[in-house]
Amino acid sequence: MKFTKMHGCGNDYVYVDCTKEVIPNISETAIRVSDRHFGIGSDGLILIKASDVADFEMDMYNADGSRGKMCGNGIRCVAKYVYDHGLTDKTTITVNTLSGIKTLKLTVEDGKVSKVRVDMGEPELIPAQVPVKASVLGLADDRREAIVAEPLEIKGRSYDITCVSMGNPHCITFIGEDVRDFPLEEVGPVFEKHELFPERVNTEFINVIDKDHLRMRVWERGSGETLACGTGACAVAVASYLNGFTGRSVDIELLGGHLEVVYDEKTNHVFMTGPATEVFSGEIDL
Ligand SMILES: N[C@H](CCC[C@H](N)C(=O)O)C(=O)O
Repeated sequence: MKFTKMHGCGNDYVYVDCTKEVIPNISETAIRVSDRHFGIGSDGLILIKASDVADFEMDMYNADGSRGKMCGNGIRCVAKYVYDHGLTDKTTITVNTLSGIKTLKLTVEDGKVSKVRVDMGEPELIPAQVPVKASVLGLADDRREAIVAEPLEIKGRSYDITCVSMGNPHCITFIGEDVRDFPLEEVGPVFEKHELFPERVNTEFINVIDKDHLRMRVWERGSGETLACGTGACAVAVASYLNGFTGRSVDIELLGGHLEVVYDEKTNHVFMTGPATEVFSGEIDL
């Protein structure tokens, strides 16, 4: 199998051009290639496919083989791949995902994509649509209001959580201590598998630096800690605005880099701008 290794702010995936390759047993292949000792090493596997409803299709799998419905860092790299490798010469493209069709604007420097702005669409706040089982928090399961700053006890500590879907489920909590010192590997898995989240959850731990800047670490569903999470950064920007901690435009500092996110008032869409990097290409016998 021919592949290309790419990352968005250090959130790295193995990309396969499925307009040319066919992948057997995709979930097992995702597990195999993601292994950082016995495989290529990545946060997961992303297939780039032709589409009859958009310019291209992105099909994304986490490192544990579970299928993701959307990937913000991944879709920026898909855009870079298709332009840099000559599959398109358009600088505005559409990519179909399991969470709908996304529109991307490419910044080209010296003939290659350096930055991508993604229209991530509208956040979903109705608990049952995230999905979140609100009754676990003592709220009505058919609640339609967003879950914002509700207390949840994890390993003896109470966290105020806000729940947002960007096509995939996110639980956001703002904490006082520096997230870079936070025991993420102990606490992340407890959130991920909590009964509150029937489809598991991606969890973001946030410091508010000021009204325009946030610092973030993330424990991803199906991949563990990653250096960045694009859908997570978008969910965080919405959560931070809903909690009154920031305005609608924020710079988010992640372990692997920065993402600019705007939660647009007029369209209620979230726009994310960030880099996309190609590291190397290779071939692996499956
Ligand atoms: N782990 C996520 C998919 C990858 C999201 C993340 N890497 C991003 O950049 O959005 C999920 O299962 O919902």
